[in-house]
Amino acid sequence: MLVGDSGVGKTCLLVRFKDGAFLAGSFISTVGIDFRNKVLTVDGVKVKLQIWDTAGQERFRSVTHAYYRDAHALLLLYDVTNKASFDNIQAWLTEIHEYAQQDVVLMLLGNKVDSAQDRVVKREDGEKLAKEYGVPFMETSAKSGLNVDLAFTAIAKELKHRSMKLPNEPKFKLHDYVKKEVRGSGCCRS
Ligand SMILES: Nc1nc2c(ncn2[C@@H]2O[C@H](COP(=O)(O)OP(=O)(O)OP(=O)(O)O)[C@@H](O)[C@H]2O)c(=O)[nH]1
Repeated sequence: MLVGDSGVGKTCLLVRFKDGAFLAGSFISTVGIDFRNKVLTVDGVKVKLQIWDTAGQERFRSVTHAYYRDAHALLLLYDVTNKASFDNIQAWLTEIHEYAQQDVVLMLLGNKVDSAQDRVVKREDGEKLAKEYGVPFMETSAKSGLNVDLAFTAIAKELKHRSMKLPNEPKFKLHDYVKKEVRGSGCCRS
């Protein structure tokens, strides 16, 4: 499930991952909740991800709360060009704590890093916050595609690992896996 303030790029991130495209042009806010499926092959095993895209707008909050309970993983996004969306991360974490399963897989993503000139949230600030909460962190761009596949693949790997629990399989470490992240603005492959 994708969560975070309105406009941080949740729908665009999902469309980039699903269709490999960027939704340029006018911004159409998600109403309530929507979902898309994508099948990935992870270490030779097919994993079907059902990805729920939530509305970031406050007025839909009661709708989205109902979906947290069934979520196996949450991608929590902020927009590196929007300080308020970063400042609201703590409130989102409180909400997640209240409504999601205790063992939900959680990842923090700072999106829109292609807009280097408009950046107001430093990479180090994202890293610091993620470390404070023990959450894996990456910077992404739905516009350029930077780290988008990596973020979803990391989630798929973790979920596959948890659901199969093969006795001889080495433990999958999400924190280590996200170190494959490509750093930089990644501008612009749309
Ligand atoms: N430069 C840049 N713009 C982006 C990126 N991702 C999204 N956008 C733009 O940000 C705006 C909002 O994107 P959405 O994906 O609709 O945002 P959302 O988080 O789904 O918003 P809600 O549905 O209201 O919760 C759109 O105008 C996008 O084109 C990105 O990685 N880089």
